[in-house]
Amino acid sequence: MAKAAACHASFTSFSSSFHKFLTPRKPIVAVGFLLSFSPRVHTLSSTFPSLSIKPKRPNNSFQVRSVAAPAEDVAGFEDMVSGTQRKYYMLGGKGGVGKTSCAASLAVKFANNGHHTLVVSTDPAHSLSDSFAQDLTGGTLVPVEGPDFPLFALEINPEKAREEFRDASKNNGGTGVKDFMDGMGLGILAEQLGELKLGELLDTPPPGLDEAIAISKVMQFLESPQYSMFTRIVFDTAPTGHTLRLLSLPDFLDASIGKILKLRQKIASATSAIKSVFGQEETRQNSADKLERLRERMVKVRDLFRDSDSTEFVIVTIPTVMAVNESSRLRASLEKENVPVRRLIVNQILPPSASDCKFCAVKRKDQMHALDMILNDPELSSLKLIQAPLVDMEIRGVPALKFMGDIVWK
Ligand SMILES: Nc1ncnc2c1ncn2[C@@H]1O[C@H](COP(=O)(O)OP(=O)(O)OP(=O)(O)O)[C@@H](O)[C@H]1O
Repeated sequence: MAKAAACHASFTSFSSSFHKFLTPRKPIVAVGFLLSFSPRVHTLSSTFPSLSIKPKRPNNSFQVRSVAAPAEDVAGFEDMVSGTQRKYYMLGGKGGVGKTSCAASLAVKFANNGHHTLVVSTDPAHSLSDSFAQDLTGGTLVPVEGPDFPLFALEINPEKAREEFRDASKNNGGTGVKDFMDGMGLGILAEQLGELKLGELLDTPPPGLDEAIAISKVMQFLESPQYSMFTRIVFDTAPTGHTLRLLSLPDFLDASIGKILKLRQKIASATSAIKSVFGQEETRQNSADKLERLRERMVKVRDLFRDSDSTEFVIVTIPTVMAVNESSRLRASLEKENVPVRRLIVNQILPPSASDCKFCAVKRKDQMHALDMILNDPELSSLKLIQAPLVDMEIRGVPALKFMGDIVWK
């Protein structure tokens, strides 16, 4: 009791001392934004009591009344679900904002609406298994139990992807070849290798490569007739920084692989005699082909990201100044790269409440400021805003994801 009082006292002094700096000077437009929500109450724990590990509390005080979107078509889900041609949805944003929960709930909703759906994690720190509360690890397509229609999940192993690039590159002019050339006393060519700094480049693969390879692997899967039934593919991507690097990656790889292959040709002609002794020609040819295939796949990934008929990047954010600023930068970069973006999910919005909880009031005001920023942000204000409430417990398992999907994807 004493502890609680102390906590309250310190919170009060924090909020009163600092809130004047945090409160926006101009009127908060976002009030209207919040009030436009339906007053309907959504409580995950009361919908699925079996999921709940609720502490015993009087008067249901633990429950958060969510601010669910109105019944009308807010996210434009009708548009997302219609048609049987294959569509890709990539969900991305700042770390921890709820990308996985939103991606998994969208995948469940697609599957429950009759689409054969695949949800893929390209985030090196996978959390699909945690989100679905099922073991989906292993780098292969794993069926998800629960939805009405087939839903498969795939978590790509980033380490393997990195190895693939390193092996292919090394055999084509990276440090392995340099050592070999040095050993053979072919100083001039070895020097050229040094100037190009290829060894350095190839031993530390460029950031974003894991994700690019992960996406290209999915595309490989999907090219085979065996997987032609998938009509919706949802990607849970890595946090913003990775996504941005991924977008510039194909050009970077195009240039560096081009250099490697050129150099390989030079080395091949200079060392043909040695090669015939050591019998390395076949290995080199194989890895050159492998590298060339990798380059082609990266170009396909680049094209997929920019194909507005089949692909959409959905930005997920939360109503905080930092997350909104990062989302704005992400949207600007995506726009620059011609990646289609139409929707912005603002996740974890606190519901209005009749109680006089001071913490909630301050927090809500803070969120309104962030929502106001979105409405006035030149990059974000034109997007379709999807509001996702903060629900009263962690979203885990298909029933909880269905619950979230029914609120968010309308
Ligand atoms: N609307 C919500 N209400 C309540 N909890 C939520 C909500 N959205 C997400 N969460 C919870 O927040 C945590 C982080 O969510 P999630 O894993 O989806 O985020 P993420 O952006 O994918 O994270 P990372 O960047 O680490 O991959 C999880 O415990 C999830 O259950």
